[in-house]
Amino acid sequence: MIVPGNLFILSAPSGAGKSSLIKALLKPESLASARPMQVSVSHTTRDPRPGENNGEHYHFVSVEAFKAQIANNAFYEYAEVFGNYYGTSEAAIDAQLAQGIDVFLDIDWQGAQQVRMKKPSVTTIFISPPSKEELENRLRGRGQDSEEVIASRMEQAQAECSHYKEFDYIIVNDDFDQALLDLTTIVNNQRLKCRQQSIAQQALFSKLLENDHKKA
Ligand SMILES: Nc1nc2c(ncn2[C@@H]2O[C@H](COP(=O)(O)OP(=O)(O)O)[C@@H](O)[C@H]2O)c(=O)[nH]1
Ligand SMILES: Nc1ncnc2c1ncn2[C@@H]1O[C@H](COP(=O)(O)OP(=O)(O)O)[C@@H](O)[C@H]1O
Repeated sequence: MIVPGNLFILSAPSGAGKSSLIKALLKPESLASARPMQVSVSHTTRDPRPGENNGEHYHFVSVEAFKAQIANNAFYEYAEVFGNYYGTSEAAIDAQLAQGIDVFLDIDWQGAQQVRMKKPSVTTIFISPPSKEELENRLRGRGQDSEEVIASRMEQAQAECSHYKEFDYIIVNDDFDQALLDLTTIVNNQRLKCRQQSIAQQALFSKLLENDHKKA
């Protein structure tokens, strides 16, 4: 029997480092690589950035196509972020979890609220930058957004951060290696919890005790 995968959410203000952390977590040499893992590829109506590929970083779609998917109830969750739509395909997530794959959703706080309602067992993680100044440095250092976009993201960062208490875990991404270790520990801890539950469900201990009784 396949044990279903675990679902994780990572939320953060834009530029805090969540894509970098997920990428490092999914590397074959990562300390979390004992189980298959995938990051969910969202649908978005925003334009691709240089170097972003359709189907790999996002499924880039028109507003009309996105709205048609909303009408078809195709999204596990969706939200409007920075004036664009973003959403997670329900069918894709369900298929991955059913195959025993751990799935990571890189979504905003609005999406996290929707997923929590549907799947209370989800593990939610908030990635915080060490400071406002450092967040701005990282957004600028990434070199992919205009000054106007950076200003709007800094404004939105405040709103995103105000929801940090809704998350199971908070990681401050100051030293990258420490943040990655924290993330890896959370992921492996959740897997251990699931294994413990399945041991309890199979009532292994009561079977062992039964045998002891028979011997006595
Ligand atoms: N609710 C929701 N948010 C998403 C989804 N995909 C991405 N986001 C969020 O949208 C925001 C902007 O993402 P993006 O345009 O890639 O910018 P970046 O976070 O600066 O790289 C981030 O907070 C993402 O976590 C999704 O499927 N659903
Ligand atoms: N701990 C860190 N220290 C310094 N720079 C970092 C750290 N984590 C990420 N970065 C850099 O910050 C920028 C934004 O990171 P990214 O992963 O794209 O953020 P997000 O996905 O949250 O928008 C990238 O240039 C990345 O290399």
